[in-house]
Amino acid sequence: MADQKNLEKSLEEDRGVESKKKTKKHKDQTWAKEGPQDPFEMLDSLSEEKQQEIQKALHLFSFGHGPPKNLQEAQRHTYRFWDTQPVPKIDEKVTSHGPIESERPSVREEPFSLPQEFIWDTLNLDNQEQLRELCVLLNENYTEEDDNTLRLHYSPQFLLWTLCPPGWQSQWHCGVRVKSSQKLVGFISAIPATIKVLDTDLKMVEVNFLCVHKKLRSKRVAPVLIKELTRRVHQQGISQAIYSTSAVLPKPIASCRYWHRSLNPRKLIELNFSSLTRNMTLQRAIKLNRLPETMYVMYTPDIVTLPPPPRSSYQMLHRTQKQTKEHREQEGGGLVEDMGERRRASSIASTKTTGLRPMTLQDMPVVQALLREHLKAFHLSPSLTLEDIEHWLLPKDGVIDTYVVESMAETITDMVSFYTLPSLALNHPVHKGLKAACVLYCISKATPLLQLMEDILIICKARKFDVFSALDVMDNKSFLEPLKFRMGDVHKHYYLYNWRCPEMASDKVGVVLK
Ligand SMILES: CCCCCCCCCCCCCC(=O)SCCNC(=O)CCNC(=O)[C@H](O)C(C)(C)COP(=O)(O)OP(=O)(O)OC[C@H]1O[C@@H](n2cnc3c(N)ncnc32)[C@H](O)[C@@H]1OP(=O)(O)O
Repeated sequence: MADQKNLEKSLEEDRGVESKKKTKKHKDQTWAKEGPQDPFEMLDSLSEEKQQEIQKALHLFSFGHGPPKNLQEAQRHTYRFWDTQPVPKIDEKVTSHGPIESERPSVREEPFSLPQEFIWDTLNLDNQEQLRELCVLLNENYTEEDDNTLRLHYSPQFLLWTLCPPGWQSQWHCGVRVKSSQKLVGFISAIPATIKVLDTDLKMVEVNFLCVHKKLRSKRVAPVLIKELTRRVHQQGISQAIYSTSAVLPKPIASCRYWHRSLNPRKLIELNFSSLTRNMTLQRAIKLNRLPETMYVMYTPDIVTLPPPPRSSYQMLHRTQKQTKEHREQEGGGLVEDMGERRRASSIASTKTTGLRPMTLQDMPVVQALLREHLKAFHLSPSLTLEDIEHWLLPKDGVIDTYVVESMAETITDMVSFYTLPSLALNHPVHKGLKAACVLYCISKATPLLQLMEDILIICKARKFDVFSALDVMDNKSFLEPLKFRMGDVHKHYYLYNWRCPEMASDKVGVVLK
C-alpha cells in the first residue's frame, strides 16, 4: 500500500518533471529524446488534464494507443522511436541482407538519463528477493489482459531458465526502480545467442521481457529501456539482436501465429480461453478433442517405486491399470533405475511410439547432433552448444520437458521439447489457473510426426496440461490441423536489430523465442 502511494506520488512528481522538460535546458533529461517534431510532441505541450482527455478519446476510437497491431495500422503510425533506430522502415522492401550500420558504434560511458525520481538497477537474479521482485513486476504487468480473466504467471524457476542460460550477463538484466521506495517498475533483458541468419552465423542477443509498470505506460519509458540495454550490449562488442513482439514494429522479418490444441476443453471454455463456435456444443467440443484414453504413471519414489525396467523399458511400462496395480503389489521398494541411472520416469499407457521417454543427460550429444541437422533447413536458427542443450532442453520440473525416442538400436531418432507456461485465473469461482505447454522443437526422423505429436498430446493431457500451444514455425504446420489445433488470435512477429534480411515465411523460422 505504502509502495503504491509512493509510486503514485512519484508519477505525479514525474509529471512535474515532464512539464519542466519542455524547456530547452532540460530537453536531454526527457525519458526519450529520439524523434523529429510531430503531433505527439505538440500534444506534450498541453496540460496533463487535456492530454489525458485526448488520450481517452483516441483510445475510444482505437487509434494511436499502443503500438500497431497489424500492418494497416502500422502504415498509418508514426514511429517516433523506431524510425531513429537501425531497423528497416515499415514500408521498405528489403531485398539484400547484412548489417544496417556496419561501423562499430561509439558507446557512451554513462547510462541514459532517467527522471530524478527513478534509478537504474542491474538485477541480481541469484538474490531470491530480487528474483521475487521481478516475478511480481512481470506477473502483475506483463500480460495485457483485456477481460481480466487470465494472467501469465512466471515462476522464479522459469525466469532463471529464460534469463540465465550459458554466458548470461547480469548487466543485461536491466531494471528501473522508484528511487524513494525502491519499487521495481521497469525491466528489459538480453541473453547471448548465436543465430544463423540465412548462411551467416551471428553472435547476438535475444531481447525479452520488456515491461513497464501499468501506471507508467505511454510515457516513453520503453524507448529509454531499449536504448540503455542497447548501450550495455554494445559495451560487450555485440551489435545485433533478435526479438519478437505481438505488436507490429519496423520491420518484421517473419510473422508467425500461435495455434492451440485443447486438452481440457471444458476448462478452457469456462475460462474464456476458447469459445464455442456456432453449431458446437460443449459435449461436441469434448468429443472432438478427445485423445486415446490415457493412464499415466509417475514413477517417483514417493508415489510408486518399481525395480529397474528391462532394456526395452518403455514398452514394458505400457500396461493396463490392472497390470500396473498388480505389478506395484508384487514389487514395492527400490527406485526406478534405468541404464544405471536413478531417475524419475514417466509412462503412458496408450502412447503408440516404442521407446518414447524423457531425455537424460546421456542423450545430450545425440540430441545436439539431431538438432543441428534438423535446423539446417531453416533461414533463422540457433547454434546450440552442449551447455546450451543441457540448459534449454534437459527436463526441469515445471519448466521444460524433452522427450526422445530411443530405437531398438539404442540411438535417438526423434525428439520433442516443450516448456510450461502457467496462467492465473483472476476472480474465477472454480478455476485457479491454466497450465499450457508450448512447443520448442519437434524432430521426427523415424516416427511419423503426427504419431509422435499425438503421443506428446496424450502425455501432456495425462500430466494435467490444459492446452498445448505451438507456433506455425518449422514443420509444425504439418501437424497443426490434422491434430485439431485451432488458430489463435495472437501473432508473433520476429525482428532483427541492425541486420537487414528479406522477409521469410513462418515455416522458415527455426527459433522459438520464449
Ligand atoms: C544490439 C543490441 C540491441 C538490443 C535492443 C534490440 C531491440 C529490442 C526491442 C525490444 C524488444 C522487446 C521484446 C519483448 O519483450 S515483447 C513483450 C513486450 N512487453 C509487453 O507486452 C508487456 C506489457 N507491456 C508493457 O510493459 C508496455 O506496454 C511496453 C513496455 C511494451 C511499452 O511501453 P508503453 O506502452 O508505456 O510505451 P512507451 O510510451 O514507453 O513507448 C512507446 C514506444 O515503444 C514502442 N513499443 C511499444 N511496445 C513495444 C515492444 N513490445 N517492443 C518494442 N517497442 C515497443 C512503441 O512502438 C513506441 O515507439 P514508436 O512507435 O513511437 O516508435
